[in-house]
Parts: sequence; C-alpha cells; structure tokens
Amino acid sequence: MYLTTAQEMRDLDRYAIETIGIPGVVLMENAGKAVARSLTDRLPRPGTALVLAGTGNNGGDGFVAARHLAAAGWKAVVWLAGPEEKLTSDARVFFQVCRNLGIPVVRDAEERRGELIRRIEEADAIVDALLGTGIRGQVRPRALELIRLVNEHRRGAVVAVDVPSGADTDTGALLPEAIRADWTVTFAYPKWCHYLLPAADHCGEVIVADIGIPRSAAEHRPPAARVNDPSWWREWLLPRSRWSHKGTYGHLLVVGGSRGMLGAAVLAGLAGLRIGAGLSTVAVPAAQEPILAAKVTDALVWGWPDDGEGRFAEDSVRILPERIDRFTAAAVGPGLGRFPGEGAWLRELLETLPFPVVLDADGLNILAEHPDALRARRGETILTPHPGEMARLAGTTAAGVESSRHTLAREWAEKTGSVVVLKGTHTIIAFPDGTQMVNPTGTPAMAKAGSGDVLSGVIGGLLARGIPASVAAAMGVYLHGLAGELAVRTSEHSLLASEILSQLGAALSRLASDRARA
Ligand SMILES: NC(=O)C1=CN([C@@H]2O[C@H](COP(=O)(O)OP(=O)(O)OC[C@H]3O[C@@H](n4cnc5c(N)ncnc54)[C@H](O)[C@@H]3O)[C@@H](O)[C@H]2O)[C@@H](O)CC1
Ligand SMILES: Nc1ncnc2c1ncn2[C@@H]1O[C@H](COP(=O)(O)OP(=O)(O)O)[C@@H](O)[C@H]1O
Ligand SMILES: [K+]
Repeated sequence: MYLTTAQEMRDLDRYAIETIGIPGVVLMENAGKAVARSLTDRLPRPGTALVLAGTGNNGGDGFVAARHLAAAGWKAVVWLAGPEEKLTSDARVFFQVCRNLGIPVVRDAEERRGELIRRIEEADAIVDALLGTGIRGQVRPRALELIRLVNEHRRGAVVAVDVPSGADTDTGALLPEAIRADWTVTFAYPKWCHYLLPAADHCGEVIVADIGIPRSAAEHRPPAARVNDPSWWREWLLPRSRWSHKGTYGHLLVVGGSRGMLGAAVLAGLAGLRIGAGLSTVAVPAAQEPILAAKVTDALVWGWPDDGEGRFAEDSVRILPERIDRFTAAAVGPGLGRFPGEGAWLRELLETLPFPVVLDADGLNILAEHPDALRARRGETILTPHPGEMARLAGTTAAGVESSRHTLAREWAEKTGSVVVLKGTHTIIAFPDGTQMVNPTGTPAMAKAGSGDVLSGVIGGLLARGIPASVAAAMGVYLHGLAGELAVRTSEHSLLASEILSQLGAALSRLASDRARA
C-alpha cells in the first residue's frame, strides 16, 4: 500500500476525477459513508452525533456522514464552521442534501459558545470534519478554538475524517493543536501524519477506506512512499531447495563484541542464522575470543588483533583478507565500542569489504565523526541508526530527528547512496532514489537493549543470502517487528532481545502461511 502526502493525494483525486471521469461527489459520498459506517460498527446503539464541518471537502465528507448517521437512527446535528458561500461545489451538494432532509445545521458563531460546549458534552459521537489535507499554515483562531473545545469537553467517541483537524498531513506537526481522535478514517491511502509524531498520537486507530479511486491512478504516478507490507518483497522469500547446502545461503560476518559488549555481537550473529544465512562468523577482539567460543555454539568465532584492552587494534583489519572470500555480507557495529584509531580502522574495513554491509551502533557513531569512511565502499550499504545515532550523524538532537524523521532519512539515503533504516515506532526505510517505506510492525516491548543488535543480524543475514539491500532492509525490519510482536507472551515490559531472536522462525512461518492463504 502507498503512503501519500497531501499533494500526492490531491493529484490522485484529480486523476480519478478528471482523467478517469469518476465524479468528485461520488468519492465524497463513499468517504462520508465510510466514516458513518465506522461509527455505526463501533457504536451499534444510535445516539447523538455532532458533526463539525469546515467549508472545504473535508466538511463535505462530514455532511455525507451526517446523512448516513441520521438514516441509521442517530440524532445528527451539523455545526458549520464558516460561511455557506465558502463551501466548495461538492461540499455544497451534500450541505443542501442535509438541509433538504431537515438535518439541523447550526452556523458557528462566538456567541453560540455555550450551546457548542453543551452539544460537545452531550454528543455520544463527534465527527471531526473541520480540516483535512487542505489545511494551509497555522490553524486560524476560530478553528483553533473549536479544536480546543472538542478536546476539552468531549465525552463521547471522536472520529477524525481523513486526518485529525489541526495536524499537518505531511510532517505530523500540530498547527499548533489537533483534535484527539479515537479513530481516524482516511481515504484510499494512509498519509504521513498517521505515522509521524506528534500527529500520529492524535489519530487513534487508522482505518483506510476504499472510496473508489482506481488503482491505476497510483500506478500512473506512484507516490514516493509506501507502507512496508510483504506484498512489496514477498517473492524474495523462497523455500530452501532440497538440493541446497549451507553455502547456498551465504555467510554473514559480524564485526563487534568488544569487552563488555560481547552479547550484542552474539545476538547479531545468531539472528543472521535464524533468518536463514547458512553460516555466521562473529569477529571480535582476540582477548574476547575464548569467552565467545565458550558462549556460542551455532556461530563461528574469529579473534582479530586486540589493543590489549579488549578492543580492536587500530590495524586489526589487516587480518581480514585471509578469510574474506568466505563471506557474502557483513554486519559491522554490534558491541563495537569506541577505540583509538577507530576512524582509520572503519575506513579501511568498509573499503576492504567488497560485499553488502549493514552498519549499526558504534559503527554509526564512528561514521558520524569520520564521514569519509563510506567513500570507498564497493558494495551496497545499509545504515541502521536509532534517533540518537541519526542525531550524531546529522549534527542535530534526538528531538530534532523525531520532528523530521522522514525528511532526514530521505536526505541521508540520497546523500550517502545507502539505504537508511531510521529506527523507532514505525521505522522508516529510505532508499537512495528518494523513495521511502514506513514499517507497521513492532511493539514498545522492543524498546530494550539488544533489539537493535538482533535487527542488524537479521538484515545482515538476508544480505548474506544474496537479497538486494533495499529488499533486505524492508523485509528485515518487517520480520524483526513481527518477531517482537509474537515474542510478547506475558508482559510487554519483560521482553528480552533473545526472545525476539527465538521468534524469527515464527515470523517467517507466519509470512509463509499468509502467502498460502493469499
Ligand atoms: N475530491 C476530492 O478531492 C476528495 C476530497 N476528500 C476530502 O477533502 C479533503 C480535502 O479537501 P480540501 O482540499 O477542500 O481542503 P480541506 O477541507 O481539508 O480544507 C480546506 C478548508 O479549510 C480552510 N482552511 C485552510 N487552512 C486553514 C487554516 N490554517 N485555518 C483554518 N481554516 C483553514 C479553508 O478555508 C477551507 O474551508 C480531504 O481531507 C478529504 O477529507 C474526500 O471527499 C474524497 C474526495
Ligand atoms: N515503541 C516501539 N515500537 C516499535 N518498535 C520499537 C519501539 N521501540 C523500539 N523499537 C524497535 O526496537 C529496536 C531498538 O533498536 P536500538 O534502539 O538500536 O536498540 P539497541 O541498540 O539497544 O539494541 C528498533 O528496531 C526499533 O524500531
Ligand atoms: K478532519
């Protein structure tokens, strides 16, 4: 499924209306009907509905919803937040229909404040059809007042039409306040604000309703972003051939695991195997090797020259050519730590590795101080920063990253030619061609040390299997999130990264059984 900006959605609407010839009022009818339906599905006993309608097409959807609610036995009242003369032509059609049916339409005015508050308090359901994707700039004072009154006085359910009024569709910013909805019904495709904070936190559950915009509209000019669902990459998950052997599935090299951080490299190495790589070698500073060998039975271990302190020696990469031909991909960074000479070390390592690399954790922190380390890469590269690491890379703060997640991820993918996986709730995967994906899987239970190390190993393992970087990133992030969801058996507070690891197989088989059902 695609994910659109306000402009992309306008283009799709226009294509459906002008090129395909579907009348705008048909789309509006379908949109408003879907909103009313979402309400009657959730609240089967009819009550009082207050529809706050603006004068744009978002308001038009509201008039349609009011009519369908009235038909379902609800006592629907429309509160019109602007002069009739400003109604768009499509909205005007359904405004008139409401009038003809005798559905009360109250014109908003400051002196009706008391009445409005009473209606908000008494409503079993409020339909927020004030502002949709057509909002321009900060919300004007009167509309802001309405938004605040709803948030303050509502007692019943609140459904947002398309987007919560007051949210910026493209950035998820509040302008400066938005309706707090229990659910949001959006049309054709989700919008960025359904995934980006703070707006995402105002949407409640997001329902995507088909309003009759044919698929060919998006095929004609595809939006730049997509929701990361398996339909984009499922065909890469082939069953293992009966005639295959471990070499068929590649060999992952994990580089990390300095003193005190061995667990991170182990998680990555095992995750590579769990996701299907044939072999996995964990390369650590030599002093760590005996401990690692005692700890790990499923992966191979390799000690690299040590600096005497349980960290990599500055010139330790020289050992790599001895065995480099064995590997097909690398995950660099889990438990790597910081050490003297790290910049030159990373540059040499990334230059020497001829195959795809996923760079994570302190690998990214070193890169932030030595951006030229990527310059001599020969294979594909995937960067997997969490917001703190992204902040270091971009020279900003974690809060700065969170307020511009998709822009930063896109810029960094374009600038570095790498796939950027910006982690968090709804991880963003940005590709060098400017397109992006937003991930739907995962759980706050995964906000725990070690989760990221499992992800590096998962993506590394998929790369090792010969899956292209863009697919490995999307598939890896999806499966990692799904495994996390499946691993929450008891309390969401208690999940361990090793349990995500154990559920990777369940996540893979869930995909396989979904495919069988499809
Ligand atoms: N044919 C279409 O294009 C369709 C559009 N649909 C609906 O139409 C919406 C988009 O409609 P529009 O483009 O008419 O725009 P909106 O209805 O989202 O917003 C425009 C209205 O908001 C007011 N406004 C804009 N910025 C404001 C601000 N900062 N403060 C206060 N008021 C402000 C404008 O004066 C105008 O009345 C979508 O969100 C969706 O709900 C659906 O009906 C499906 C079909
Ligand atoms: N609230 C959340 N919802 C979904 N996924 C989450 C959430 N919090 C964390 N995650 C996921 O867990 C992983 C955490 O990675 P990271 O911050 O690098 O952890 P660490 O480095 O400690 O292992 C990421 O894949 C992230 O997307
Ligand atoms: K709205």
